[in-house]
Formats: sequence, C-alpha cells, structure tokens
Amino acid sequence: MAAVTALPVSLSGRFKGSFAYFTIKDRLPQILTKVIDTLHRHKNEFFEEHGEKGVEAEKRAISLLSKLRNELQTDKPVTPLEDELPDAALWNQHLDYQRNLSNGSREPSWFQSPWLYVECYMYRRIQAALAQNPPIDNFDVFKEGKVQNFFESQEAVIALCTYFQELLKNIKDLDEKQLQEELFKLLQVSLWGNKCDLSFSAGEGSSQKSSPLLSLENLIPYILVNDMEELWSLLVNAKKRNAEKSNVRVDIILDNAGFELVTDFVLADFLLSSKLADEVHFHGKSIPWYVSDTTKHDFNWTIKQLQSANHMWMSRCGINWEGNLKKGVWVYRDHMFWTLPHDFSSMAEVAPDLYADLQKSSLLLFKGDLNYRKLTGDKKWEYTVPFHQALNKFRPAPLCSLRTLKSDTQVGLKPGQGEQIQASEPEWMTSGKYGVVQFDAAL
Ligand SMILES: O=P(O)(O)OC[C@@]1(O)O[C@H](CO)[C@@H](O)[C@@H]1O
Ligand SMILES: [Mn+2]
Repeated sequence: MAAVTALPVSLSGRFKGSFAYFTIKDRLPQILTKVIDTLHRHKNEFFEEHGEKGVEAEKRAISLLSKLRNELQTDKPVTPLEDELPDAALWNQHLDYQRNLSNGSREPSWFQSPWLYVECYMYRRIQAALAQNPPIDNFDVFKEGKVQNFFESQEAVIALCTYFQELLKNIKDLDEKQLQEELFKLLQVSLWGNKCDLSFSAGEGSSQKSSPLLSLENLIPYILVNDMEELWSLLVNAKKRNAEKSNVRVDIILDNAGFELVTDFVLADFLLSSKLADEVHFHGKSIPWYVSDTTKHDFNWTIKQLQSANHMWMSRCGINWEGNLKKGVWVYRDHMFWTLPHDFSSMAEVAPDLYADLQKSSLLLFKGDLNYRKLTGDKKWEYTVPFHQALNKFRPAPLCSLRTLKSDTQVGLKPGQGEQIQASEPEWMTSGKYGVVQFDAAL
C-alpha cells in the first residue's frame, strides 16, 4: 500500500490569536452588521418597489441575519441549511462530513471548525436569508460597496485603459521580448489589483487611487514567488503548438469586482490581442460572496459602465469587451462549486462537470486570496512545502495563482524566506503587501 502523507491541520478559530480567530471574532460580525444596516437603509426602496410585502420581507431577512450573528458570536453549532437552493443538499452533506471529522466529540461550531468552512457558510446563510424572502430575494447586499469601489478607482481605471489602448495601437509590431514585457506588466497589474478586496477591510473602502503601472518596479521585491517566466513559456509554446488549430484557451477564475476586475479584463484582452490565446473563459460567483466577489451582474455592469463612460479610452475598452462576449471569444460562466466550502482538491468528485471543463483549458489563472486558500486547502503548511504538493492532486490543467497575501497560509517559499520576512514584518502574511505569481504545470 502506498504511504499516505497526513495533511496539516486546517486554519481555524480554535487557534486563539490567529488571523482566523480574529476574522471570526471581529471581522465577520462587522460584515453582518453592515449587511443588516444596508437592508435597513433600503427599506423605502423595497416599499416603493414591492409595497408592504417588501418591507415585511426586509424585516424577516434582518431577523434571520441577527440570529446568524448571534449564533456566530456565541460559538453555537453550525446548523443545516433549510432553504430550497440547489446546493443546500451539498452543504448539509458537508456538515455531516465536518461532524465525522470531529469524531462526534462535539458539534462543529463557529470557532471550533475549519475557518474556510465557517466563513463560506456565513456568506451562504446571508444568501439564504434573502432567498427565503421574496420579493427581495434578488437583492445583492454587497452591490453598493462594489459600485463604490469601481467609481473610487476611476482615475486608475482611466490610466490603465489609456495605457492599454496605446499599447494596442502598435501591438502587431512588438517582438517577442516586448510582448513578454507587456505580459509581465499586465500580470503584475492584475496581481496588485487583488489588494482591492472589500471583505478584508470588512466592507470599508479599498480602491486603487493612483496609476497601477507606475509603481510596478518598486513592488517587484514584494512578489515572493514569481513564476511569470513559466507562464510566458507555456503560452508561447501553446501558441506554437496550436498555430493551425487556433484553440488556446485561458481561464480566469475571477475574484473581486471593482478595480481588480478591470485589471483582469485588460489582461484577458491582451492575451487575445497579442494572439497568445484565442479564447478567455471567466468564472464568477453565482451568489454574492466575500463582499466584493464578481457575480454575472457585476461582470456585465462593469463592461456597460466602461462602455458608456465619458472617456474615450475607457469606453473603447468597454465596447471591445462587449464585442468579445458577442463573438464568443470571451465567455462568462458560473458554477455553484465556487461558492461551496470545499477546497479544490475535491472538485473532481463534487463537481466533475466543472473539473472536466477546466481540463479543456491551456492555463487556469486563479485570482486572489480565497482561491489560494481553496487551492492549498487552507491549512497550516510549512512555507517550503512545494505548491504542487499542497494542491493535493488538483491538476485539471496548468494553473497559476495571482494572489496578494491576506491570510496566514503560504507554500512554495525558499528555505528561510518566510522566517526572514517574519522577523522584520510579523504581519507579512495578512497585510496584503506581499504577493505571489505561483505556477504549477499539472504534470
Ligand atoms: O479572495 P480575496 O478577495 O483576495 O480575499 C478575501 C479575504 O479578504 O477574505 C478573507 C478574510 O475574511 C481572507 O481570506 C482574504 O483576505
Ligand atoms: Mn474576494
């Protein structure tokens, strides 16, 4: 029998003083309070749209959310979902799985369970509170924050769109070296765009104010794992191999709406315009998630906003991107798996259709911290454990994580590298100041 190496323990609120502990204790209740406040503030709007029924629904949703906050703060056992949404059964099966993990010694509770599980569960319960209360069941409690982030990043968006449209003018004349340089720049812009998430700041603003291109050089030392060269080789070789067949597909597993999404669009456009790829498939969330994550509505809204912007290069970008969707060279998809609590090593079993779809891709780009946590199982890994090992057999296609560090898990570092930063900057794993472009070839 082959030796089975045990996996490290999961990050969890049971480790007092850890980032997970503080997130569950402080940040999640804060997010719930904001959600309740948002519903309160929209009371008149619900009344105008739906009459008394709207106001009744708002009251019921708020009462469910207050109950949820209380359960969390008093470390109550996690309860089965009682709604009719299509993924409810999978969530309840997973609760049973968590119960078995704790050997029946105690019911899985908010602070005692894996952090990834309870944090995802909170967002799913927020969705339940709304979904169970028509006519406000389609209300996105996080929409305002996402919209605000987009508008507050306006100048950075203009700078990026302008830079990109200039680049497109002579993209055909660029040699390989120049194309590589541009790819590296736009990968870094997309990486640092991940600083702009709203769950990290518990919904407080986190927009990009200055031009994202100016500071790239200075930020290089903060990229702890930098596999951009590997990405380049993969794309160039894929292009050569597929010269006639024309089917290099890149998938972007999206993270946050707002500025980060614009950086992902620019990267995706570059991949097509440079002919490094023929198709880009974007994967978003089917329910509002982790405050700022991109839903189909956010995706389309952002492109529409750009299109109708009062700035030539912004609107040019928006028009081109809408065109890409129409031509089918850009595709938006969502799948319930992305909003389940499972890490990606269980995708092949839990969502074989999604796994099979990702296998058709030449390269998967996973944006952001939560995706990194799900790639590596959200565990207390040694820093030097190879990325490939932490992926725990998740290898539908070559993949790369573009992530700023906002939770205390990191793999694939050189011996001593983590310890060295730790000595001078104890907050390095959770400050969002460091990032990785971490690649796995799926062999
Ligand atoms: O995935 P993202 O948007 O980069 O980050 C999500 C995040 O803010 O949410 C969690 C904190 O609650 C952390 O895992 C992470 O920092
Ligand atoms: Mn996010």
